[in-house]
Amino acid sequence: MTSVSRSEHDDETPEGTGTGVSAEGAAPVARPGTAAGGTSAKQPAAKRPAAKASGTRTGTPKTAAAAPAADSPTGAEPVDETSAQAGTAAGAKRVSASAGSKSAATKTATAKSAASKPAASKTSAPKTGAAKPATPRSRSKAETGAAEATGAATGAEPAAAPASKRTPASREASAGAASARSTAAKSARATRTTAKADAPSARSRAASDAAKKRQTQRVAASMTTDTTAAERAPRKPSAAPSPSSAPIDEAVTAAPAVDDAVDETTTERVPARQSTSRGTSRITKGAAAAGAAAAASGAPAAGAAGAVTPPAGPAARPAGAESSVTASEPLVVPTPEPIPAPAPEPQPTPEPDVVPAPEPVVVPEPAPEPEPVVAAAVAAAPVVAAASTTASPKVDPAGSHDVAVSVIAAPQKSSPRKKRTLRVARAAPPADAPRVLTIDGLVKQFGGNTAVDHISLDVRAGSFYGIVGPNGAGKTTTLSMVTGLLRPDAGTVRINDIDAWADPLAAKRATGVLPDRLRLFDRLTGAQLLSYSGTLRGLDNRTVRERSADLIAAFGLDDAVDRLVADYSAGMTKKIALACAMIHAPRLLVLDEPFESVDPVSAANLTDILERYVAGGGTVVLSSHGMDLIERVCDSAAIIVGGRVLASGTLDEVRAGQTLEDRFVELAGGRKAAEGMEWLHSFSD
Ligand SMILES: Nc1ncnc2c1ncn2[C@@H]1O[C@H](COP(=O)(O)OP(=O)(O)OP(=O)(O)O)[C@@H](O)[C@H]1O
Repeated sequence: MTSVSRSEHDDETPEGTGTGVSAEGAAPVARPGTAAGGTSAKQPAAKRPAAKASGTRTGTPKTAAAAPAADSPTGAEPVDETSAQAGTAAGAKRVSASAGSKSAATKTATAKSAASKPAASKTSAPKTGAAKPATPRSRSKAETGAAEATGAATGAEPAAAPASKRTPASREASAGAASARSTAAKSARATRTTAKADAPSARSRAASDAAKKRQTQRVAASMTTDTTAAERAPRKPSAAPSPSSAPIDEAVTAAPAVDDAVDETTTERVPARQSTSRGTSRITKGAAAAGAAAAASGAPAAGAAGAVTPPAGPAARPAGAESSVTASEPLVVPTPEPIPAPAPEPQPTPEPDVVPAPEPVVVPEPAPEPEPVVAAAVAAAPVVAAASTTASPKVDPAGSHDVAVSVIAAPQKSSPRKKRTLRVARAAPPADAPRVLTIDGLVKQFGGNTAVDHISLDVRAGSFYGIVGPNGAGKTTTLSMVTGLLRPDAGTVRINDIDAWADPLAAKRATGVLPDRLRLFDRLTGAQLLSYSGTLRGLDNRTVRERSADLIAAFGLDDAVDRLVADYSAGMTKKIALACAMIHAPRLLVLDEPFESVDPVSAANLTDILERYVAGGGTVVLSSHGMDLIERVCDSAAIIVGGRVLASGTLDEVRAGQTLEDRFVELAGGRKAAEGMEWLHSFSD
């Protein structure tokens, strides 16, 4: 009875209409074999001997229901109530999701009430697809939109016959109402009929208003869930086949109105709803609408297929599993549709509707059911769907995921463009910082060539000072006079306030030197040279060993430390020479082109070592042709041209708003165009 009442309500309610539609859907299910509609149902059916199986798949997530049906002797009819019910609930949800899915199962569900079982079985039968007994409806559908499913139709027809047989039985049952089954059948019929009648409207609605669908689905979803649970229990118990065929026939008869493929789809969906409950029916509507749209699009076949796929899982699922099923449904439904696209269906247009509608609705359902994980997945699904929808409405839910992914990947940030700036590597020492090196009026002449012409510089403690200048500018000559290697003609050099030429030993004790044109004792190994340098600086053996080990590691000379320096490469020679210059921890390091011949990695390491040295209070004075290097590591600089200092001070002062290179070129006389060398283009060959 209860079932009946429900069915009635459904019928009455517009939703009921949808239900009726579902009934039709059942038919399609039966067709499953057909390409389209049955899609899921059909395919399975074809594969499986018993339509049931197909019914199960039918989108009917209810799977469970479907499964039972298969078991049932009747084949199509036999569908167990349980299965039917299960299918119903689940189906309803799924229907919504899959829409096109042969809600046949759903219909079965209609039987919900335990009593109705018989009816349910009948209903299921049709669904079962394989049996497709329900076929009558399916036929009608088949005729309509089924045209496509023609192939399926073929298979469906046979099934239809049995349906007709049932019809009478159902009538009897209704009339007598003696058996619960009959009652159920009636209810089912009524539901279907109403559903059919309403189906069209539902479709139209769905197509027109996606928003409504969603809302409806949500509501239905909540209701469905409850209903489904209740229904499931009763259904499973009884699998008794009944002459439900009669009711089916009736339903079919009423249903005939629906012809469009869309209608079919809707119908299929509807059934599921009816079986489920009002809420379900509502849901179904939304889903159905979506599904219908899909079906209409011609996707039905594909949709069916997709629907089928999901059902497989459901069959095994317990009642509680519905939620999970539902969740999966939405995803499944859409997926198949796109694939089936190839089907000769009339309207591909509907697809867009399908995509949006189902997923959102589904989302809420998962929550109540047992599978939280699924729910989560579902929850995520909507988002994806949205993304997909945005990207392309036609894309299936499944595809939507991909789309979503692509969307996610889409965001791109414009890579910051590397811009050369006049930044200063470090702040210059304060003006009141002690002067570690003071050069005053140095002059050096080589014959009639004045290599250094009254150069004066002040280098404060903690400074990283760079000297730049063109070739022959006098850099090396100047540094040689600073370190005691070359006696100046005039001027003075004070290191740490010590006159380098008046007290060379004291000055050299505080100075580390990396001279140009190295003259090393290259018949020693690297280790021996370091030991010699340390000892020469007055260090004890232990200190020499310890510092040597550190320096060797720092400069990456581990593998060369036991080889003769004469066999070192230019870069290695620079490194070992620099290590020797630092081993006594001088207060001032004077380095003449320390990075010359040094590879980038070694240069970086060397720079790091020197920066740490300066950070610790040391002072570095170096010459280099690397403008970039000077700008990167130095805080102060001097530009020497022709033996004279043309600019000195902090880096900013020297650059005067330009890059160091530009400033250097400017002071050095600018760039000269290579003119008068046309011969260079004549080429020797
Ligand atoms: N021993 C020397 N005898 C004669 N002239 C010399 C001697 N050493 C340097 N000079 C000359 O002094 C001038 C400055 O030479 P210096 O080596 O100091 O220039 P530089 O700035 O170091 O050049 P580069 O960048 O090419 O090393 C040059 O004209 C050079 O020919």
